[in-house]
Amino acid sequence: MDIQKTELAGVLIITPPRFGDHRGFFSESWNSARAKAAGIDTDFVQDNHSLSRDVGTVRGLHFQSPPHAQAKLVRCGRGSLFDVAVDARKGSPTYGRWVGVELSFENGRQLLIPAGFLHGFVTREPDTEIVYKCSDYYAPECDGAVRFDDPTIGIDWGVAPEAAILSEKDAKAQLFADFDSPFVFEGS
Ligand SMILES: Cc1cn([C@H]2C[C@H](O)[C@@H](COP(=O)(O)OP(=O)(O)O[C@H]3O[C@H](C)C(=O)[C@H](O)[C@H]3O)O2)c(=O)[nH]c1=O
Repeated sequence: MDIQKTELAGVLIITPPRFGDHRGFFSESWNSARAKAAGIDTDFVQDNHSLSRDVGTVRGLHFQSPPHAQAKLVRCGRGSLFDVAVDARKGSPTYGRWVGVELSFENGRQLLIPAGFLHGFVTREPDTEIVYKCSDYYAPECDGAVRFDDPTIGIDWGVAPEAAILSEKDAKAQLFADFDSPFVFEGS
């Protein structure tokens, strides 16, 4: 399993090996023992799967506040997408900074996003499917969103904001400047 660090501590690009043959390939998309041996000690309890029909669909920037904050392990099951994590931990030296990674069925990459980060993505192909593991259960009362095109975060999505396909919730999400983050940096 290849693990690459990003500019945000704790946000990792994980690429499991694929075993190809004349039929196609096999890959262990998650193995907790191998992850623990690599220093990734996150227990996941819920798997999510969403389909976005059109190119330029944006979902995010989302979070669940404590006590149901979620770490996520994200991958692309079909098509391709640009996946983004934003550090939302008060006191973090990288507070408000973002990283983005192209995830696709072809590249098999996964993005590990710790709790305390906002998450969002934009699709690059039609009928793109995202599948991701979460370290806590869905808690709608803790669900929140920040504008994907927030000017202080400044994510380069590769799509004009006015052309983005959004949910009603995301279209009226709060600005980062107005966001009173529930997350606190704990020194790692
Ligand atoms: C997240 C979630 C949603 N739902 C229900 C609630 C709604 O009736 C429906 C669609 O929910 P929503 O519009 O919040 O889905 P997304 O816009 O894809 O949100 C997700 O996308 C971003 C990128 C994320 O990282 C989060 O997992 C999540 O916020 O699924 C559930 O039943 N369980 C769940 O865990």
